[in-house]
Amino acid sequence: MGSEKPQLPTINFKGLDLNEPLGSNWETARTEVLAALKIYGCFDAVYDGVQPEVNEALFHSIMPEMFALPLEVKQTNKSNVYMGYIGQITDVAYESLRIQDAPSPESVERFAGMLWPEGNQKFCNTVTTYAQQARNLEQIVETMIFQSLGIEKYCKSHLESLVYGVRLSNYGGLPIEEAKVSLPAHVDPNLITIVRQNGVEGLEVYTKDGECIRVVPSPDTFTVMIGESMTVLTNGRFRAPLHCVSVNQKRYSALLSSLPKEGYLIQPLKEMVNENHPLQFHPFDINKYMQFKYTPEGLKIENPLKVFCGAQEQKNND
Ligand SMILES: O=C(O)CCC(=O)C(=O)O
Ligand SMILES: [Fe+2]
Repeated sequence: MGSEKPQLPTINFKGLDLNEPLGSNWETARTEVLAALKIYGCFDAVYDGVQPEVNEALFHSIMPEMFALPLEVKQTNKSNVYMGYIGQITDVAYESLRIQDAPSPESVERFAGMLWPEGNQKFCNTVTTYAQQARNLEQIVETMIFQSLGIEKYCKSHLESLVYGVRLSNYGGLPIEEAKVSLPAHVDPNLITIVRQNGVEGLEVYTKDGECIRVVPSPDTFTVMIGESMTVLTNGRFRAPLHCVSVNQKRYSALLSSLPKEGYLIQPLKEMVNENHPLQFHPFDINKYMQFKYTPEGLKIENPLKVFCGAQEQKNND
């Protein structure tokens, strides 16, 4: 017993339909989602909404092709704050590109046009389809959260205020003796992140008590993780988990992350604030927050969210 490795809860999303957000399977999953988010801020979703051929193209065709491009081509993926190319960090075998508004075919075509001036239809179709299919899972989870917290009436307008990015990452692998953390421990600033790791494990999530859970990938699971924007929106009901990637072999991952569209502020919904849950956060602009968080000074702060937008009373009676 005692020697068993800790694991994230696994929740079944097979057959759930965003257009019919009710029924016993939906409710069972929703209860499990809430419990998992309260404890871990994270869980593994068994989800069959991403077609196997999309998965195959993503990990075995378009990612190897994209990462094989010359560095100066990959570096054309520029954008504000941390949105674009990341890589070439001393001793860290990691590089990554980000496609903004990835469910939109036009947006993915613009991205692909910078990397392949002659176009790349397979890349565009794969990324767009993956983003749309993973977005469906994200929106099921968001809907469950809003239903459970009694704020369902805001769900539709909330979902309409979101934009979705896909980050494709390449962990190059280091010789075993040099094995080290490939992506240092951090919490995500967005609302929800869906991580797809293809066969090769590496993602590690820390519990509140600092216990490390190594996420084991399986062909039909997606790791769903809360980010700091969701902590703010729910006035601290869910903690964004600290996580890192530690891997000593070749590994790809594909992340879908939801964040507010430009110009939208995130703030605790008024129903989330009461005597037992005093206001914990002031409204915040995620772009300004990222500019703050990813400066050398911001990176040294232990709880940048609290420093950036924490309200006076930091009490949580959950
Ligand atoms: O590659 C992964 O599994 C996770 C990467 C990650 O946490 C991030 O890019 O924020
Ligand atoms: Fe992350």
